[in-house]
Formats: sequence, structure tokens, C-alpha cells
Amino acid sequence: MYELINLVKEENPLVLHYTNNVTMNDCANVTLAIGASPLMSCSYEEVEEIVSIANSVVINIGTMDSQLLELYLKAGKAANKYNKPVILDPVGIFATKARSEFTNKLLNEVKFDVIKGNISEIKFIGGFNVRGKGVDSFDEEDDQSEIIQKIARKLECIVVATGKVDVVTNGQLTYKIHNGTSKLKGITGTGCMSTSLIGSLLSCTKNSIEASVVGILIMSLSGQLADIDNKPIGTFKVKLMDYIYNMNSQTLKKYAKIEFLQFKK
Ligand SMILES: Nc1ncnc2c1ncn2[C@@H]1O[C@H](COP(=O)(O)OP(=O)(O)O)[C@@H](O)[C@H]1O
Ligand SMILES: Cc1ncsc1CCOP(=O)(O)O
Ligand SMILES: [Mg+2]
Repeated sequence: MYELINLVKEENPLVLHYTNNVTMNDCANVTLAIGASPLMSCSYEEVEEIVSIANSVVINIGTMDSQLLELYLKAGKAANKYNKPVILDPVGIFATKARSEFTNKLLNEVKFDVIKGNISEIKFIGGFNVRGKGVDSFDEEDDQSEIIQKIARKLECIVVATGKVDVVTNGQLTYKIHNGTSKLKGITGTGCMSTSLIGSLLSCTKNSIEASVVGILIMSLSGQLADIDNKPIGTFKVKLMDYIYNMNSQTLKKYAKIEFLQFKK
């Protein structure tokens, strides 16, 4: 599965983003760093045309721009129509009623291949009480994989929940990724960038669960390696991008700390 990172570099997929204007630039740069081509769009005029030529579509509700919500729905539906893999990042869904109503609308009208959020965002979608504030998660309990598996079965797609341990599951097969560093929470956008990484990998394989595992691992492991010398946050961010840019299948294989579980009925 780690060889997927080579495919992105070979195929240079076009990863179309409908995303927030806080982390948009970082998402474009991280997409380039793993060898894909980013395109960010806020245009109703081009939505059909641009989705039809994209290799995958990322939808991230981060800034809930009122002018763009209909566009996000149109883009998601177009992704389904043109059979393009599509990933949702329900940023801050727990923060307001408007966010949760809009996410429900997206979930009802678009079939997502992957839904990626921090653990609070994912648990909120599943109807659980959460400890989140704004766009950040404060749910730090150790093992929440059973809950996340249940949510994936309910949503009938791959669910990725990030935190101290990252969980990737389709409800049956579950990967728990034990890499990372808490410093990744000190930079806004590491979640959004993980979504862009998964979006880039999704276009290179039909195996969306492996694309999700590798995408999350690239971020978690790059953060872990960038934090070895415990530099302050500005330097850490630069090192993080360098590690993502230099990441390869051998390094992923060497350092990955992944547990694999299979759900038994
Ligand atoms: N306590 C932690 N220890 C190690 N890694 C963490 C921790 N919390 C988050 N991470 C890592 O930070 C990255 C972003 O996750 P998170 O902060 O949960 O997302 P978001 O930015 O969407 O809120 C993930 O790769 C995750 O593995
Ligand atoms: C701070 C903020 N506000 C709206 S979107 C955003 C960025 C969130 O990024 P992430 O979920 O990756 O931390
Ligand atoms: Mg964050």
C-alpha cells in the first residue's frame, strides 16, 4: 500500500478543491508537495467543466462562506455524476447548528467516498456528545475505534477520525495509526492538509481505504519526524512541509505504527 505515494508522483492527478480561505494556500502547497496538481475554485460558472476534468474532488466546509454553500452541493453532485472520488472534511461541524445542518444536507445529497474529520467532528456526525471548540477537538480518550466503526457502517463510506491515534475504517476493516505528534495541533490546517493528501491519493487507486491510510500516515509521520528535535512552531511548520515533500514508500514502511483490526459480527 505504501507504493501509492509513487503513483501520485507518476500520475500527477488534478485535485480540485472547494475549501476554506484560512488554509487554502497550505492545501495547494501540500498537494504539490506529494506530486499532485491542486486547483482551487469558487466559481459556479465552471463547476461542471472543471469537475469533469478533475481526478478527485475535496470539499471542506471550513469557513462556511454563505455565497459558496450551493456551489459545494453542486460540486459534490457533479463529482458523483462524473464518477470522481470525493472527500468531505466537515470542519467545525459541532460549532454551530448551521454547520451541522449544511453537513447533513451534503451527506443526504452527495455520496462521499471518504469523510475525514478530527475525532470530535466525526463523533458529532455520529450523534455523540463531543468536547470540541471552534474547529478544534479536545476529545483525547485513547480508543474510540469501535464508535468510529459504527459511524462508518451508518454512513456507508470510509471514515477517517484524527487525534492522538488516527482511525481509518469502512466499518469492517479498521486501521489504527499510532504515529504523529501533538505539535500538529499547533498549526491550523494540518487536518485540512491531510484531507488534501487523501484526496490526491484517492485519484490513483480504487482502494480508497488504503489511500486514506497512506494520506493520514504521510501527515502524521512527517509531523513526528519533523518534531524529533523539538523546534518551535514556525520552524516545525517549515520542516513538516519538507518531510512531506521528501516522504517515500521506504520511510513510510520503516516508521509506520499501524494496527489492523477486522470487525466480526
Ligand atoms: N495528541 C496527538 N498526538 C499525536 N498526533 C496528534 C495528536 N492530535 C492530533 N494529532 C495529529 O495531528 C494531525 C491533525 O489532526 P487533528 O488536529 O485531529 O485534525 P484537525 O486539524 O482537523 O482538527 C493528524 O495527523 C493527527 O494524527
Ligand atoms: C481556523 C479555521 N477556521 C475556519 S477553517 C479553519 C482552519 C481549520 O483547519 P484544520 O481543521 O485543519 O485545523
Ligand atoms: Mg487543526
